[in-house]
Amino acid sequence: MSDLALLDFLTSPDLPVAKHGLKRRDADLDPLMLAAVYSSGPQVTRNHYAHDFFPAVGDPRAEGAYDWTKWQAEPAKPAGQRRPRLKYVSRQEPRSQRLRRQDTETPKSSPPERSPSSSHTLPPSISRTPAHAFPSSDKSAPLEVKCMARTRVPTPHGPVFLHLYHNNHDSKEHLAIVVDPAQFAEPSQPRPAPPIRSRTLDAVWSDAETDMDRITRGAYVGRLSQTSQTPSTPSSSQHPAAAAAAAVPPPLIRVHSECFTGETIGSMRCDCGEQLDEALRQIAQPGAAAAAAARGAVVYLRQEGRGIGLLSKLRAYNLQDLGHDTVTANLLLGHGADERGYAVAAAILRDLGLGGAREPVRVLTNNPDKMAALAAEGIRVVERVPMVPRSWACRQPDAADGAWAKTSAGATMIGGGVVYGADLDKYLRTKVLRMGHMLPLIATGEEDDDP
Ligand SMILES: Nc1nc2c(ncn2[C@@H]2O[C@H](COP(=O)(O)OP(=O)(O)OP(=O)(O)O)[C@@H](O)[C@H]2O)c(=O)[nH]1
Repeated sequence: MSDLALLDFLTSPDLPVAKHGLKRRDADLDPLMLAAVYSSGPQVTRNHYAHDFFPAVGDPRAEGAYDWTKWQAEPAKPAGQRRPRLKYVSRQEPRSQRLRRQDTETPKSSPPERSPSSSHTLPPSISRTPAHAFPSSDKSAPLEVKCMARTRVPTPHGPVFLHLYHNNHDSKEHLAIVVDPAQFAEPSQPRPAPPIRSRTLDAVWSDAETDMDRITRGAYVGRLSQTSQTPSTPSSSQHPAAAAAAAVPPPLIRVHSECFTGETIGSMRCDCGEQLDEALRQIAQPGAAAAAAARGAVVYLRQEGRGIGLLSKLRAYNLQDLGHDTVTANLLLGHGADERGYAVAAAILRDLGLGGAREPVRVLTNNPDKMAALAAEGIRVVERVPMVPRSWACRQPDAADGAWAKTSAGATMIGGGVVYGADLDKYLRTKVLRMGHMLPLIATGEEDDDP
Protein backbone atom coordinates (compact mmCIF):
# COMPACT_ATOMS: atom_id res chain seq x y z
CA MET A 1 0.00 0.00 0.00
CA SER A 2 2.85 2.41 0.76
CA ASP A 3 4.29 1.73 -2.69
CA LEU A 4 0.93 2.61 -4.19
CA ALA A 5 0.77 5.78 -2.11
CA LEU A 6 4.20 6.80 -3.38
CA LEU A 7 3.22 5.94 -6.92
CA ASP A 8 0.04 7.97 -6.61
CA PHE A 9 2.00 10.87 -5.17
CA LEU A 10 4.52 10.79 -8.03
CA THR A 11 1.90 10.49 -10.76
CA SER A 12 -0.92 12.56 -9.32
CA PRO A 13 -2.02 15.59 -11.36
CA ASP A 14 -2.47 17.63 -8.18
CA LEU A 15 1.06 17.77 -6.84
CA PRO A 16 1.71 20.41 -4.19
CA VAL A 17 3.09 23.57 -5.80
CA ALA A 18 6.64 23.06 -4.52
CA LYS A 19 6.97 19.77 -6.43
CA HIS A 20 5.71 21.08 -9.73
CA GLY A 21 9.25 20.96 -11.08
CA LEU A 22 9.09 17.15 -10.98
CA LYS A 23 8.53 15.32 -14.22
CA ARG A 24 5.25 13.50 -13.74
CA ARG A 25 4.55 11.31 -16.75
CA ASP A 26 7.14 9.48 -18.81
CA ALA A 27 9.67 10.15 -16.07
CA ASP A 28 13.15 8.77 -16.68
CA LEU A 29 12.94 7.02 -13.31
CA ASP A 30 10.25 4.46 -12.86
CA PRO A 31 8.39 5.37 -9.64
CA LEU A 32 7.55 1.74 -8.90
CA MET A 33 11.20 0.77 -9.20
CA LEU A 34 12.16 3.62 -6.87
CA ALA A 35 9.62 2.49 -4.30
CA ALA A 36 10.92 -1.07 -4.54
CA VAL A 37 14.53 0.04 -4.07
CA TYR A 38 13.76 2.24 -1.06
CA SER A 39 11.88 -0.49 0.73
CA SER A 40 14.19 -3.41 0.02
CA GLY A 41 17.13 -2.76 2.41
CA PRO A 42 20.37 -4.23 1.03
CA GLN A 43 21.07 -2.97 -2.46
CA VAL A 44 20.78 -6.22 -4.36
CA THR A 45 18.64 -7.14 -7.30
CA ARG A 46 16.71 -10.33 -8.01
CA ASN A 47 19.60 -11.51 -10.15
CA HIS A 48 21.97 -11.49 -7.19
CA TYR A 49 19.73 -13.95 -5.41
CA ALA A 50 19.23 -16.18 -8.39
CA HIS A 51 22.83 -16.69 -9.51
CA ASP A 52 25.30 -18.59 -7.40
CA PHE A 53 27.81 -20.12 -9.78
CA PHE A 54 30.51 -21.07 -7.24
CA PRO A 55 28.76 -21.87 -3.97
CA ALA A 56 31.97 -22.13 -1.95
CA VAL A 57 33.48 -18.86 -3.09
CA GLY A 58 31.14 -16.72 -1.04
CA ASP A 59 32.11 -18.43 2.22
CA PRO A 60 35.88 -19.03 2.57
CA ARG A 61 35.25 -21.41 5.50
CA ALA A 62 33.17 -23.76 3.38
CA GLU A 63 34.64 -27.15 2.49
CA GLY A 64 36.56 -26.99 -0.77
CA ALA A 65 36.61 -23.19 -0.76
CA TYR A 66 39.54 -21.67 -2.56
CA ASP A 67 41.36 -19.08 -0.51
CA TRP A 68 41.40 -16.17 -2.92
CA THR A 69 43.79 -14.20 -0.72
CA LYS A 70 46.54 -16.58 -1.88
CA TRP A 71 45.76 -16.18 -5.56
CA GLN A 72 48.52 -14.69 -7.71
CA ALA A 73 48.29 -13.64 -11.29
CA GLU A 74 50.72 -15.26 -13.79
CA PRO A 75 53.69 -12.91 -14.34
CA ALA A 76 53.43 -11.20 -17.73
CA LYS A 77 55.70 -12.76 -20.37
CA PRO A 78 57.47 -10.85 -23.14
CA ALA A 79 55.48 -10.72 -26.40
CA GLY A 80 57.39 -13.51 -28.19
CA GLN A 81 56.99 -16.06 -25.35
CA ARG A 82 53.23 -15.72 -24.83
CA ARG A 83 51.12 -18.80 -25.35
CA PRO A 84 49.29 -18.61 -28.67
CA ARG A 85 45.59 -17.74 -28.32
CA LEU A 86 43.28 -20.72 -28.48
CA LYS A 87 41.39 -20.79 -31.71
CA TYR A 88 38.00 -22.43 -32.18
CA VAL A 89 38.14 -24.76 -35.14
CA SER A 90 34.89 -26.18 -36.44
CA ARG A 91 34.92 -29.81 -37.48
CA GLN A 92 32.34 -29.02 -40.15
CA GLU A 93 33.30 -27.40 -43.40
CA PRO A 94 31.56 -24.02 -43.98
CA ARG A 95 27.87 -24.26 -44.84
CA SER A 96 28.33 -22.67 -48.26
CA GLN A 97 30.80 -25.44 -49.21
CA ARG A 98 28.52 -28.18 -47.84
CA LEU A 99 25.60 -26.87 -49.88
CA ARG A 100 27.74 -26.72 -53.00
CA ARG A 101 28.87 -30.33 -52.42
CA GLN A 102 25.27 -31.49 -51.82
CA ASP A 103 24.31 -29.82 -55.08
CA THR A 104 26.91 -31.70 -57.08
CA GLU A 105 26.37 -35.04 -55.28
CA THR A 106 22.55 -35.21 -55.36
CA PRO A 107 21.32 -36.82 -58.57
CA LYS A 108 19.15 -34.39 -60.48
CA SER A 109 15.60 -35.74 -60.50
CA SER A 110 12.81 -34.15 -62.43
CA PRO A 111 10.51 -31.97 -60.24
CA PRO A 112 7.36 -33.73 -59.01
CA GLU A 113 4.42 -33.19 -61.28
CA ARG A 114 1.74 -30.94 -59.87
CA SER A 115 -1.89 -30.95 -60.76
CA PRO A 116 -3.04 -27.66 -62.36
CA SER A 117 -5.19 -26.92 -59.31
CA SER A 118 -2.22 -27.16 -56.89
CA SER A 119 -2.14 -24.09 -54.65
CA HIS A 120 1.64 -23.81 -55.26
CA THR A 121 1.28 -23.35 -58.97
CA LEU A 122 1.38 -19.74 -60.07
CA PRO A 123 0.56 -18.46 -63.54
CA PRO A 124 3.89 -17.88 -65.27
CA SER A 125 3.42 -14.09 -65.24
CA ILE A 126 3.28 -13.82 -61.42
CA SER A 127 6.54 -14.28 -59.55
CA ARG A 128 6.87 -14.94 -55.86
CA THR A 129 7.71 -11.88 -53.82
CA PRO A 130 9.86 -12.22 -50.70
CA ALA A 131 7.90 -12.65 -47.47
CA HIS A 132 9.40 -9.58 -45.85
CA ALA A 133 10.85 -6.49 -47.45
CA PHE A 134 13.50 -6.24 -44.73
CA PRO A 135 14.84 -9.68 -43.73
CA SER A 136 15.98 -8.45 -40.31
CA SER A 137 15.09 -5.56 -38.01
CA ASP A 138 17.82 -3.09 -37.14
CA LYS A 139 16.78 -0.11 -35.06
CA SER A 140 20.18 1.53 -35.44
CA ALA A 141 19.72 1.82 -39.22
CA PRO A 142 17.80 4.80 -40.66
CA LEU A 143 14.08 3.98 -40.70
CA GLU A 144 12.72 2.73 -44.02
CA VAL A 145 9.17 1.71 -44.89
CA LYS A 146 7.94 -0.17 -47.95
CA CYS A 147 4.36 -0.65 -49.04
CA MET A 148 4.12 -4.36 -49.85
CA ALA A 149 0.52 -4.45 -51.07
CA ARG A 150 -2.46 -2.21 -51.69
CA THR A 151 -6.02 -3.28 -52.33
CA ARG A 152 -9.52 -1.82 -52.62
CA VAL A 153 -11.83 -2.54 -49.70
CA PRO A 154 -15.49 -1.48 -49.82
CA THR A 155 -16.65 -0.17 -46.39
CA PRO A 156 -19.89 1.37 -45.07
CA HIS A 157 -18.15 4.73 -45.54
CA GLY A 158 -17.25 4.05 -49.15
CA PRO A 159 -14.30 2.36 -50.86
CA VAL A 160 -10.86 2.67 -49.30
CA PHE A 161 -7.40 1.49 -50.34
CA LEU A 162 -5.80 -0.64 -47.66
CA HIS A 163 -1.98 -0.46 -47.75
CA LEU A 164 0.22 -2.95 -45.89
CA TYR A 165 3.68 -1.73 -44.88
CA HIS A 166 6.88 -3.42 -43.76
CA ASN A 167 9.72 -1.52 -42.12
CA ASN A 168 13.28 -2.20 -40.98
CA HIS A 169 12.74 -1.29 -37.29
CA ASP A 170 10.13 -3.85 -36.27
CA SER A 171 8.51 -6.93 -37.77
CA LYS A 172 4.95 -5.62 -37.45
CA GLU A 173 2.64 -5.12 -40.42
CA HIS A 174 1.48 -1.52 -40.04
CA LEU A 175 -1.36 -0.38 -42.28
CA ALA A 176 -2.63 2.73 -44.01
CA ILE A 177 -6.29 3.10 -44.95
CA VAL A 178 -6.43 5.64 -47.75
CA VAL A 179 -9.70 7.39 -48.58
CA ASP A 180 -9.43 8.87 -52.06
CA PRO A 181 -12.39 7.75 -54.17
CA ALA A 182 -11.41 10.17 -56.93
CA GLN A 183 -8.77 7.59 -57.94
CA PHE A 184 -11.59 5.54 -59.46
CA ALA A 185 -12.44 8.31 -61.93
CA GLU A 186 -11.29 8.03 -65.52
CA PRO A 187 -7.67 9.19 -65.80
CA SER A 188 -8.77 11.73 -68.44
CA GLN A 189 -11.03 13.56 -65.94
CA PRO A 190 -9.55 16.62 -64.19
CA ARG A 191 -8.50 15.93 -60.60
CA PRO A 192 -9.12 18.53 -57.90
CA ALA A 193 -6.19 17.23 -55.87
CA PRO A 194 -3.25 14.88 -56.38
CA PRO A 195 -3.95 11.18 -55.75
CA ILE A 196 -2.80 9.76 -52.44
CA ARG A 197 -0.44 7.00 -53.58
CA SER A 198 2.52 5.17 -52.11
CA ARG A 199 5.88 5.96 -53.66
CA THR A 200 7.44 2.67 -52.58
CA LEU A 201 4.51 0.72 -54.02
CA ASP A 202 4.63 2.51 -57.38
CA ALA A 203 8.41 2.10 -57.61
CA VAL A 204 9.86 -0.58 -59.89
CA TRP A 205 11.06 -3.37 -57.61
CA SER A 206 13.15 -5.36 -60.07
CA ASP A 207 13.94 -5.63 -63.75
CA ALA A 208 12.21 -9.01 -63.81
CA GLU A 209 8.92 -7.60 -62.53
CA THR A 210 5.98 -8.21 -64.86
CA ASP A 211 2.83 -6.09 -65.24
CA MET A 212 0.93 -8.86 -63.49
CA ASP A 213 3.39 -8.71 -60.55
CA ARG A 214 2.72 -4.98 -60.21
CA ILE A 215 -1.02 -5.35 -60.44
CA THR A 216 -1.05 -8.23 -57.94
CA ARG A 217 0.72 -6.12 -55.34
CA GLY A 218 -1.63 -3.19 -56.01
CA ALA A 219 0.53 -0.98 -58.22
CA TYR A 220 -2.24 -0.13 -60.65
CA VAL A 221 -4.23 2.96 -61.53
CA GLY A 222 -7.98 3.43 -61.68
CA ARG A 223 -10.42 0.67 -60.78
CA LEU A 224 -9.15 -2.87 -61.20
CA SER A 225 -11.47 -5.27 -63.00
CA GLN A 226 -11.40 -8.00 -65.61
CA THR A 227 -11.43 -5.33 -68.28
CA SER A 228 -9.41 -2.58 -66.59
CA GLN A 229 -5.83 -3.52 -65.71
CA THR A 230 -3.44 -0.60 -65.96
CA PRO A 231 -0.21 -1.00 -64.01
CA SER A 232 1.05 2.18 -62.38
CA THR A 233 4.45 3.70 -63.05
CA PRO A 234 6.78 5.41 -60.57
CA SER A 235 5.41 8.74 -61.81
CA SER A 236 1.85 7.78 -60.77
CA SER A 237 2.66 8.85 -57.22
CA GLN A 238 4.57 11.98 -58.15
CA HIS A 239 2.54 14.93 -57.02
CA PRO A 240 1.84 17.66 -59.54
CA ALA A 241 2.46 21.27 -58.62
CA ALA A 242 0.89 22.41 -55.36
CA ALA A 243 -1.35 24.82 -57.25
CA ALA A 244 -3.84 22.06 -57.99
CA ALA A 245 -4.12 21.20 -54.32
CA ALA A 246 -4.41 24.79 -53.14
CA ALA A 247 -8.14 24.95 -53.91
CA VAL A 248 -9.09 21.95 -51.74
CA PRO A 249 -8.76 21.60 -47.97
CA PRO A 250 -5.70 19.73 -46.69
CA PRO A 251 -6.28 15.98 -46.34
CA LEU A 252 -7.71 14.77 -43.05
CA ILE A 253 -5.66 12.06 -41.36
CA ARG A 254 -5.70 10.02 -38.18
CA VAL A 255 -2.87 8.05 -36.62
CA HIS A 256 -4.66 5.24 -34.81
CA SER A 257 -3.26 2.49 -32.59
CA GLU A 258 -4.50 -1.08 -32.67
CA CYS A 259 -7.07 -2.10 -30.07
CA PHE A 260 -8.30 -5.68 -30.48
CA THR A 261 -10.81 -5.37 -27.65
CA GLY A 262 -12.38 -2.11 -28.77
CA GLU A 263 -12.28 -2.70 -32.52
CA THR A 264 -12.94 -6.42 -32.87
CA ILE A 265 -15.13 -7.54 -29.98
CA GLY A 266 -16.84 -4.22 -29.30
CA SER A 267 -15.39 -3.62 -25.82
CA MET A 268 -17.07 -0.74 -24.05
CA ARG A 269 -14.06 -0.12 -21.83
CA CYS A 270 -12.63 2.25 -24.44
CA ASP A 271 -13.78 4.18 -27.48
CA CYS A 272 -11.16 2.82 -29.92
CA GLY A 273 -13.61 0.99 -32.23
CA GLU A 274 -15.85 4.00 -32.36
CA GLN A 275 -12.87 6.29 -33.02
CA LEU A 276 -11.71 4.22 -35.98
CA ASP A 277 -15.22 4.22 -37.39
CA GLU A 278 -15.69 7.92 -36.73
CA ALA A 279 -12.34 8.78 -38.30
CA LEU A 280 -13.21 6.95 -41.51
CA ARG A 281 -16.67 8.53 -41.49
CA GLN A 282 -15.25 12.03 -41.17
CA ILE A 283 -12.48 11.51 -43.74
CA ALA A 284 -14.99 10.09 -46.22
CA GLN A 285 -17.26 13.17 -45.93
CA PRO A 286 -16.83 15.43 -48.95
CA GLY A 287 -15.74 18.95 -47.95
CA ALA A 288 -18.07 21.94 -48.06
CA ALA A 289 -16.43 23.40 -51.19
CA ALA A 290 -17.82 21.99 -54.43
CA ALA A 291 -14.46 20.63 -55.53
CA ALA A 292 -13.55 19.23 -52.13
CA ALA A 293 -13.79 15.46 -52.52
CA ALA A 294 -13.27 13.18 -49.55
CA ARG A 295 -9.55 12.70 -49.14
CA GLY A 296 -7.32 11.48 -46.34
CA ALA A 297 -5.96 8.45 -44.53
CA VAL A 298 -5.88 6.50 -41.30
CA VAL A 299 -2.45 5.17 -40.40
CA TYR A 300 -3.14 2.07 -38.32
CA LEU A 301 -0.20 1.23 -36.09
CA ARG A 302 0.20 -2.20 -34.48
CA GLN A 303 0.86 -0.70 -31.06
CA GLU A 304 -1.76 -2.60 -29.07
CA GLY A 305 -2.48 -1.30 -25.57
CA ARG A 306 -0.63 1.99 -26.08
CA GLY A 307 2.45 -0.06 -26.96
CA ILE A 308 2.40 -2.52 -24.02
CA GLY A 309 0.84 -5.37 -26.04
CA LEU A 310 -2.43 -7.24 -25.70
CA LEU A 311 -1.25 -9.53 -22.90
CA SER A 312 -0.27 -6.66 -20.60
CA LYS A 313 -3.38 -4.71 -21.56
CA LEU A 314 -5.63 -7.59 -20.47
CA ARG A 315 -3.78 -7.75 -17.16
CA ALA A 316 -4.13 -3.98 -16.83
CA TYR A 317 -7.88 -4.38 -17.21
CA ASN A 318 -7.93 -6.62 -14.14
CA LEU A 319 -6.05 -3.97 -12.18
CA GLN A 320 -8.59 -1.44 -13.46
CA ASP A 321 -11.37 -3.64 -12.09
CA LEU A 322 -9.61 -3.41 -8.73
CA GLY A 323 -10.09 0.35 -8.88
CA HIS A 324 -6.96 1.67 -10.61
CA ASP A 325 -7.28 3.89 -13.64
CA THR A 326 -5.78 3.15 -17.08
CA VAL A 327 -2.56 5.07 -16.31
CA THR A 328 -1.85 3.59 -12.86
CA ALA A 329 -2.65 0.08 -14.12
CA ASN A 330 0.10 0.40 -16.76
CA LEU A 331 2.57 1.71 -14.16
CA LEU A 332 1.79 -1.08 -11.71
CA LEU A 333 2.72 -3.59 -14.42
CA GLY A 334 6.10 -1.90 -14.86
CA HIS A 335 5.16 -0.17 -18.12
CA GLY A 336 5.00 3.49 -19.03
CA ALA A 337 1.60 5.18 -19.24
CA ASP A 338 2.08 5.32 -23.02
CA GLU A 339 4.91 3.46 -24.76
CA ARG A 340 4.04 4.33 -28.33
CA GLY A 341 6.25 5.88 -31.00
CA TYR A 342 5.20 7.65 -34.18
CA ALA A 343 8.31 7.46 -36.38
CA VAL A 344 6.82 4.65 -38.53
CA ALA A 345 3.55 6.60 -38.88
CA ALA A 346 5.45 9.66 -40.08
CA ALA A 347 7.44 7.58 -42.57
CA ILE A 348 4.22 6.03 -43.92
CA LEU A 349 2.61 9.46 -44.26
CA ARG A 350 5.67 10.72 -46.14
CA ASP A 351 5.55 7.65 -48.40
CA LEU A 352 1.94 8.58 -49.22
CA GLY A 353 3.00 12.14 -49.99
CA LEU A 354 1.22 13.51 -46.91
CA GLY A 355 2.47 15.84 -44.19
CA GLY A 356 5.20 17.48 -46.25
CA ALA A 357 5.43 21.09 -47.41
CA ARG A 358 3.19 20.34 -50.42
CA GLU A 359 0.50 18.47 -48.53
CA PRO A 360 0.23 19.59 -44.92
CA VAL A 361 -2.49 17.70 -43.09
CA ARG A 362 -5.35 18.10 -40.64
CA VAL A 363 -5.13 15.56 -37.79
CA LEU A 364 -8.02 13.92 -35.97
CA THR A 365 -6.97 13.54 -32.33
CA ASN A 366 -7.37 14.83 -28.79
CA ASN A 367 -3.95 13.58 -27.76
CA PRO A 368 -1.36 16.34 -27.21
CA ASP A 369 1.52 13.82 -27.09
CA LYS A 370 0.54 12.50 -30.51
CA MET A 371 0.49 16.05 -31.93
CA ALA A 372 3.92 16.79 -30.47
CA ALA A 373 5.35 13.48 -31.70
CA LEU A 374 4.13 14.04 -35.26
CA ALA A 375 5.55 17.57 -35.24
CA ALA A 376 8.87 16.21 -33.93
CA GLU A 377 8.90 13.72 -36.82
CA GLY A 378 8.57 16.64 -39.24
CA ILE A 379 4.90 16.17 -40.18
CA ARG A 380 3.31 19.51 -41.06
CA VAL A 381 -0.06 19.81 -39.34
CA VAL A 382 -2.26 22.80 -40.17
CA GLU A 383 -5.18 21.91 -37.91
CA ARG A 384 -6.13 19.56 -35.08
CA VAL A 385 -9.65 18.21 -35.49
CA PRO A 386 -11.07 17.00 -32.14
CA MET A 387 -12.54 13.53 -31.75
CA VAL A 388 -15.55 13.98 -29.48
CA PRO A 389 -16.71 10.60 -28.11
CA ARG A 390 -20.17 9.93 -29.49
CA SER A 391 -21.53 9.05 -26.07
CA TRP A 392 -20.44 12.47 -24.80
CA ALA A 393 -21.70 14.27 -27.90
CA CYS A 394 -25.12 12.63 -27.38
CA ARG A 395 -25.28 14.04 -23.87
CA GLN A 396 -24.40 17.60 -24.86
CA PRO A 397 -27.40 19.95 -24.50
CA ASP A 398 -27.33 20.73 -28.23
CA ALA A 399 -26.93 17.07 -29.34
CA ALA A 400 -29.18 16.94 -32.36
CA ASP A 401 -26.81 15.71 -35.07
CA GLY A 402 -25.78 12.21 -35.99
CA ALA A 403 -27.62 9.28 -37.49
CA TRP A 404 -25.15 7.15 -35.50
CA ALA A 405 -26.61 8.52 -32.26
CA LYS A 406 -29.83 6.62 -32.96
CA THR A 407 -28.20 3.28 -33.75
CA SER A 408 -27.86 0.61 -31.10
CA ALA A 409 -25.26 0.93 -28.39
CA GLY A 410 -22.27 -1.42 -28.46
CA ALA A 411 -22.13 -1.82 -32.24
CA THR A 412 -18.62 -0.42 -32.35
CA MET A 413 -17.40 -2.13 -35.48
CA ILE A 414 -16.87 -0.15 -38.63
CA GLY A 415 -20.18 1.47 -39.54
CA GLY A 416 -21.49 0.86 -36.03
CA GLY A 417 -23.02 3.18 -33.51
CA VAL A 418 -22.23 4.68 -30.19
CA VAL A 419 -20.58 3.05 -27.14
CA TYR A 420 -21.27 4.15 -23.60
CA GLY A 421 -21.10 2.93 -20.03
CA ALA A 422 -19.45 3.60 -16.68
CA ASP A 423 -16.15 1.92 -17.70
CA LEU A 424 -15.91 4.07 -20.80
CA ASP A 425 -16.73 7.30 -18.96
CA LYS A 426 -14.01 6.54 -16.43
CA TYR A 427 -11.49 5.75 -19.20
CA LEU A 428 -12.31 8.97 -21.05
CA ARG A 429 -12.13 11.07 -17.88
CA THR A 430 -8.70 9.58 -17.09
CA LYS A 431 -7.46 10.46 -20.57
CA VAL A 432 -8.52 14.08 -19.96
CA LEU A 433 -7.43 14.39 -16.32
CA ARG A 434 -4.21 12.36 -16.32
CA MET A 435 -3.06 12.25 -19.94
CA GLY A 436 -3.95 15.82 -20.81
CA HIS A 437 -6.34 14.97 -23.66
CA MET A 438 -7.85 18.07 -25.18
CA LEU A 439 -11.52 17.35 -24.61
CA PRO A 440 -14.02 19.32 -22.54
CA LEU A 441 -15.26 17.12 -19.67
CA ILE A 442 -18.98 16.61 -19.32
CA ALA A 443 -20.86 15.66 -16.16
CA THR A 444 -21.27 11.87 -16.29
CA GLY A 445 -22.29 11.11 -12.71
CA GLU A 446 -19.10 9.00 -12.26
CA GLU A 447 -16.92 11.80 -10.89
CA ASP A 448 -17.05 10.67 -7.26
CA ASP A 449 -15.79 7.20 -8.12
CA ASP A 450 -12.57 8.40 -9.74
CA PRO A 451 -9.60 7.03 -7.83
N1 LIG B 1 -2.76 0.00 -21.74
C1 LIG B 1 -3.99 0.29 -22.11
N2 LIG B 1 -4.21 0.58 -23.40
C2 LIG B 1 -5.48 0.88 -23.76
C3 LIG B 1 -6.55 0.88 -22.86
N3 LIG B 1 -7.68 1.21 -23.54
C4 LIG B 1 -7.30 1.40 -24.82
N4 LIG B 1 -5.98 1.20 -24.96
C5 LIG B 1 -5.12 1.36 -26.13
O1 LIG B 1 -5.03 2.73 -26.39
C6 LIG B 1 -4.73 2.91 -27.75
C7 LIG B 1 -5.72 3.95 -28.30
O2 LIG B 1 -5.00 4.86 -28.91
P1 LIG B 1 -5.54 5.88 -30.03
O3 LIG B 1 -6.75 5.34 -30.69
O4 LIG B 1 -4.38 6.22 -30.89
O5 LIG B 1 -6.01 7.12 -29.25
P2 LIG B 1 -5.33 8.04 -28.21
O6 LIG B 1 -3.86 8.01 -28.16
O7 LIG B 1 -5.98 7.71 -26.93
O8 LIG B 1 -5.68 9.51 -28.68
P3 LIG B 1 -6.75 10.07 -29.68
O9 LIG B 1 -6.00 10.31 -30.93
O10 LIG B 1 -7.23 11.31 -29.08
O11 LIG B 1 -7.83 9.06 -29.80
C8 LIG B 1 -4.88 1.56 -28.42
O12 LIG B 1 -3.59 1.00 -28.63
C9 LIG B 1 -5.62 0.73 -27.38
O13 LIG B 1 -5.30 -0.65 -27.44
C10 LIG B 1 -6.29 0.58 -21.51
O14 LIG B 1 -7.13 0.60 -20.65
N5 LIG B 1 -4.99 0.28 -21.18
